[in-house]
Amino acid sequence: MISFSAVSKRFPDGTVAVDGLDLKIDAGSFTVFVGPSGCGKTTSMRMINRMVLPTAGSVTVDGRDVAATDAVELRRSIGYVIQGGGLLPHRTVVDNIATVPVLRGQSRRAARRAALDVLDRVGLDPVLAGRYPAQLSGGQQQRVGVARALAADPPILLMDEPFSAVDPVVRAELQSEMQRLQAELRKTIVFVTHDIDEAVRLGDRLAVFGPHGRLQQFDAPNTVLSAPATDFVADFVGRDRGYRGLSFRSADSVPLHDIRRLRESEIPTATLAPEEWALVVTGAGHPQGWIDAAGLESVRAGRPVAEASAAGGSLFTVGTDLRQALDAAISSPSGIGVAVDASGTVAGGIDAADVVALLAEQRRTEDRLRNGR
Ligand SMILES: Nc1ncnc2c1ncn2[C@@H]1O[C@H](COP(=O)(O)OP(=O)(O)OP(=O)(O)O)[C@@H](O)[C@H]1O
Repeated sequence: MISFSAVSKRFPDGTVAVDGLDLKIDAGSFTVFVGPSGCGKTTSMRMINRMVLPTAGSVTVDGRDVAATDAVELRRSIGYVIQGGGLLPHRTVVDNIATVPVLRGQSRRAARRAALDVLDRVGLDPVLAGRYPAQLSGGQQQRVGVARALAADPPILLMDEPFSAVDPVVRAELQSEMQRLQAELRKTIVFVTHDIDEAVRLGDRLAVFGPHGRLQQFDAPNTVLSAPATDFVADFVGRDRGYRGLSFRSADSVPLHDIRRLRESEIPTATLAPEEWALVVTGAGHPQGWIDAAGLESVRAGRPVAEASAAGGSLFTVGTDLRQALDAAISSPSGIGVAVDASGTVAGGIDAADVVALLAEQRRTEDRLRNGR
């Protein structure tokens, strides 16, 4: 466990970066320090691996006061990942990953072999092992940065805005990868970000920092969204917190409606009423796109199906949450969200009005439980 008690940090120029921080971080948890720029997240994180020493209070890791622990020894058990990966530019990927194990006395050969395993673990092709950092994409560099921190298998991982420099699509991939890795590794992770969406997606617990380095709230993401502790937190999580909160709600009882499905082979003889849409599916029943009567006509006139149909919106995978269900319904060109099972086969259609009705019903039940009725 990592514990902050009454921790403050005043820099020599008088800046108070952290003020009276009390926080207990459980072993094996994923804790996100989130808040706007300059509110002390990075300074707080760096007090865990002794890159910064507190001016008041104490930070302990597994009961040992960090200030009284040798920095080199301490950092053996704490991996550190920064934006861009922080890779050594003149070393290959495999040697970057093997650096710390070699410094600790592992043979270069054994360290390289282990590095290849870690590379695979973070979803990178082993053919990249011989490349230099400049020959990788931003997302790949970031994955190597994670691999390097994991190579020494530390129980604690500190990650400082690791995914901020990559584009949103790659960022979402890295976030999923991180979720998968954490489910497998169960490290104690402390992750700094200013992005509330990223925080909500990754964290088991969010520590929301505010002005003057003061902690505003330390709670599960769902609680931060549904019951912000201060006006500052309410403002920071934003007006769409209700929408974000949907990702914590079960969509198990959203009704699935029948939807009209067409295989490509059926298009030549199919008819659709005006305003009616059909979902074009593959032989395996996977969705391809929506088509209407005008689309059918144009296919019959020789246009490829892919061009004559409207690409579907996002998909709702049965068993996931209300946010996915609502996203699927409102992003679909036909107004009907496409639900698929785990294998990607169409399971039915979702109506946005049903999602909203289910949300209202869940809230009513919660209110009743709260009021003891
Ligand atoms: N070495 C230093 N000397 C003086 N002031 C510092 C030093 N390091 C950080 N600060 C100040 O301390 C405050 C907190 O900085 P910190 O980097 O911890 O914030 P942050 O929340 O991580 O912000 P960001 O996301 O922008 O990095 C800021 O006002 C910053 O300017």
